[in-house]
Amino acid sequence: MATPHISAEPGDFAETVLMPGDPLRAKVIADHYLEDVKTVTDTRNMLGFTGRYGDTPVSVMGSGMGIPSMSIYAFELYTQYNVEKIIRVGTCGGISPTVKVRDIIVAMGASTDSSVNRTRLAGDDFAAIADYGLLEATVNAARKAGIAPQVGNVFSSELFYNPRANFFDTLKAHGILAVEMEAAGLYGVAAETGKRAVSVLTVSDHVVSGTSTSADERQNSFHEMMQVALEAAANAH
Ligand SMILES: O=P(O)(O)O[C@H]1O[C@H](CO)[C@@H](O)[C@H]1O
Ligand SMILES: O=c1cc[nH]c(=O)[nH]1
Repeated sequence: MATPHISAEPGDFAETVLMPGDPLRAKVIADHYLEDVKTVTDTRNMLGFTGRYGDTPVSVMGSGMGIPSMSIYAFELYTQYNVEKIIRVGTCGGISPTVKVRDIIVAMGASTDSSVNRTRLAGDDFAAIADYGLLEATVNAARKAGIAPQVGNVFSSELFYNPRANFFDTLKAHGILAVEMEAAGLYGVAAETGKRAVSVLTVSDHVVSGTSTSADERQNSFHEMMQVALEAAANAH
């Protein structure tokens, strides 16, 4: 029962799927943390794996970049593969002065310039929010690991290279912690399908202060976030 974008069979995915934008980060997570791993999909090289994290079955699959790509994969996972929970494990650009490179952010809400959620609500505003139980499990997992996560509002941007004048100043003035490109879409799909989602993000660069990390680090070195997400997957009810 493959979908147009996922070549897996029914039952191939666990109830919880971790989703980084980068399919190679999905492979890093599977290689480092899962046992009895099998590759369940590789259509378009959007790699997906299922294995065990301790006693907990967990899948991990790339979402691609941007709300349209994430929305396709999340919708198919929720509606065709009985996936109940998606934990996005992404990178983001810090905006708030309270946020530093390598900090972990849990996106309680996600503002956006995308129209996808307004389309769902026929033009009305939609508060794109995380599932509370997953948010709590994620924050608890971080604190248990000695990490103080920043919890708040992020901005899911349609454009990585945004030409809007004073874009980051406006977001900063509204208490937005960081910018990324998928959370508001994921939360909209979860709401539409009656499923659950949260986004855990590592600050890969700071768009105001200009500090950054390399592409290699973005792919391989965000292990704190990966462990927090896996512990949340194991402990969320
Ligand atoms: O590292 P990922 O999860 O891809 O997330 C961020 O990185 C990409 C842009 O470089 C966008 O997808 C953005 O949301
Ligand atoms: O979307 C993103 C991700 C990381 N850093 C950014 O500036 N934007």
